[in-house]
Amino acid sequence: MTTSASNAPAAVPAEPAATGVRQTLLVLGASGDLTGRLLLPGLGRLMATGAVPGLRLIGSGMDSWDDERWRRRVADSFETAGATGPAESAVIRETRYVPADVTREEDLRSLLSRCTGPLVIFFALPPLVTARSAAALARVGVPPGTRLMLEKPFGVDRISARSLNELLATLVPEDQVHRIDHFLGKSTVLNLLGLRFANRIFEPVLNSSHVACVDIVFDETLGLEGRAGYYDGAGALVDMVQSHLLQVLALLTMDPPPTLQAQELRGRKSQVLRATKLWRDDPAQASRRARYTAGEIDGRRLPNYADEPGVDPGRGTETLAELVVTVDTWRWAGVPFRLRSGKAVDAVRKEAVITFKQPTRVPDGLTGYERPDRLRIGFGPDRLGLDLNINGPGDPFELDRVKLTADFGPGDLPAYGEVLRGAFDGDPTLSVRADVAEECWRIVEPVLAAWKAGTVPLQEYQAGSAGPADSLIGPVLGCPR
Ligand SMILES: O=C1O[C@H](COP(=O)(O)O)[C@@H](O)[C@H](O)[C@H]1O
Repeated sequence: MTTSASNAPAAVPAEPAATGVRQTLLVLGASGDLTGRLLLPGLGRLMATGAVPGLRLIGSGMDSWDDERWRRRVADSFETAGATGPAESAVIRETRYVPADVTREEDLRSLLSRCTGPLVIFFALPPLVTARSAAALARVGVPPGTRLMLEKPFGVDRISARSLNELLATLVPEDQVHRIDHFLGKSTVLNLLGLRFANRIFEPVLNSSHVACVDIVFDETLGLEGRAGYYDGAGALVDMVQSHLLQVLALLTMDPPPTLQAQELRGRKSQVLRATKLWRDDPAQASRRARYTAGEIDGRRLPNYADEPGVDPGRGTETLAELVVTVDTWRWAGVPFRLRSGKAVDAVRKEAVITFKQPTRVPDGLTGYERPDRLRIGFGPDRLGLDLNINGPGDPFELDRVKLTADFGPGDLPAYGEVLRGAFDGDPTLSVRADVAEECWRIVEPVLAAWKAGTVPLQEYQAGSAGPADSLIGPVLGCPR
């Protein structure tokens, strides 16, 4: 096998799956939670579409599993995903598990010697292990054309993200690095592109002349779900806001790209993230954090977060984070964007809500005006909604509120399947570019520092409640309720 450990990797185009060449997916961290929960089901569904014919799969991890144990994991995940066709069965039959310490050069060398054909390496590892593994890999070198997939969080802060970017740049060209944000593979998130750029009616009003405020919310009824090992170190801000919700913000606020090619789309996203700042440049006014106490949701009893197995109560990890930012561009300056995500709240709420300004004048005689119109973009269930004021039934001069709603099913591929397809096709459009990964840390860093310094108190909310009282966005920020 030819490998390259030079400092300036040549841009070798990845072999797309369509050519029929058998690709290899090497999973580092194969015995971990992420591989079983998200990567393998996504892979199974992708395989079921026929997109990766003849895939060779190799799993590697610190656990001393044997092939049989690994095959069972792959088979179970594929079955859960409804991926039970001949191509998937062939993968299960042929796949191998190699116990290895992927931060050691000799282990990586031995792993690479088992890989044939175009190669995708998936780092399903915690950020610090990813960094050490990538450093070892940089010394070993990878075959030309290799694509690297890296899970979030990408680094643990801006400096570590930059070092990792610099390291990766010595291994493969930027277009072969797929920093994963699975929200970019969600059909409803991608629907922002069609909604904004394939209709005439929305784009002209998506700016500070017409929009009062925007809420991007991802609230879940799920609690920790046994993920303390990862989540207690991350918290809601890093787990959801620094990553996924900032990507949604970028897609919602970017200027129309001339094409959806990787360079154009990612360039547009980068522009708006560079212009994104904390509200009033003040982390204390622009952020809020809270964590759940014991409570009940849909008949399920949840313990106090601090008493969950594996949690370090002294760490003060938040399970709900709220951030208000502005996007200081001609189009958006002055509009508050609230990004919020909470676990163990009373109801699932996954949507971006655009609240428009009041009409310049509601004519005298038209009574009952209460609230401005709103556009709601649901991220699960997949839904679009418009809340409007109309002359409904009854008094013809009295306003009524009407909600127009369109529900549509999710895309055929789960988000992980979609981002994997990008890597197998050698198309980085849906992955996070190096500068964007650093920019997202730049935005949240002052908040993390303020929280560490205790400037923003850690509030509490009961599991199964709506979260802490009051919101950071409201009349104060010119955002009508
Ligand atoms: O990445 C993550 O996302 C999930 C929410 O995304 P979904 O696609 O499962 O709806 C979140 O629950 C998890 O904490 C976070 O790590």
